[in-house]
Amino acid sequence: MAFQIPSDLHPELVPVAWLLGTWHGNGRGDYPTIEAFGYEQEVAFAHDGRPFLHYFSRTWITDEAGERVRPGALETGFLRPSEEGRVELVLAHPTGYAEIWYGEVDGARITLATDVVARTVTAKEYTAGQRMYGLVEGALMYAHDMAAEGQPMQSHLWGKLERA
Ligand code: HEM
Repeated sequence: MAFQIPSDLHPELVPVAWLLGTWHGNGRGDYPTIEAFGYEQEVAFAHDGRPFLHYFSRTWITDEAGERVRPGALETGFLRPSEEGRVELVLAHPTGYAEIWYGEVDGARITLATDVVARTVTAKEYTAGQRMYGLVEGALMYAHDMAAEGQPMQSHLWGKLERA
């Protein structure tokens, strides 16, 4: 069934309504300081009538057969449309980061960059991120670059999610 905009959606969320719902899929990750890996992912974007989306993502590291090996990264936060075509994102991670992102919405595509990354004293050195989300033939595709552990901004993750 085609996705329909909920009747109680706040008007400010219409430009990002294509994110709404639960998504499931797989991704790959890499970085110069670690071994490449595969993961399974579940993502949910929800609304309650107010002008923000609640975002929740959880992952499982997978083996070569695609079987879950262990729980992976989790993150949760709030996507807040601001002025025309712009969004703010507040994100928290169990690995000790709290982030403020700003982004632009261009049709079914959002590009985001961190403004501020705060980290706890025991967290690894991660200092900045860039993300792109896009709807491509009904699938939610994304790429996530980061600067961490003394490395320049570069790819850490890319994934493809289908509506669950
Ligand atoms: C789909 C989500 C993600 C998955 C599956 C994932 C997976 C991994 C894996 C398997 C490693 C290797 C070492 C380890 O297990 O700790 C790693 C390292 C790392 N990841 Fe991620 N990650 C994800 C998202 C993120 C996000 C959102 C951030 C930043 C907020 C991040 C920052 C890092 C950092 C800083 C390292 C350490 C690199 C190093 O030790 O040199 N990751 N990630």
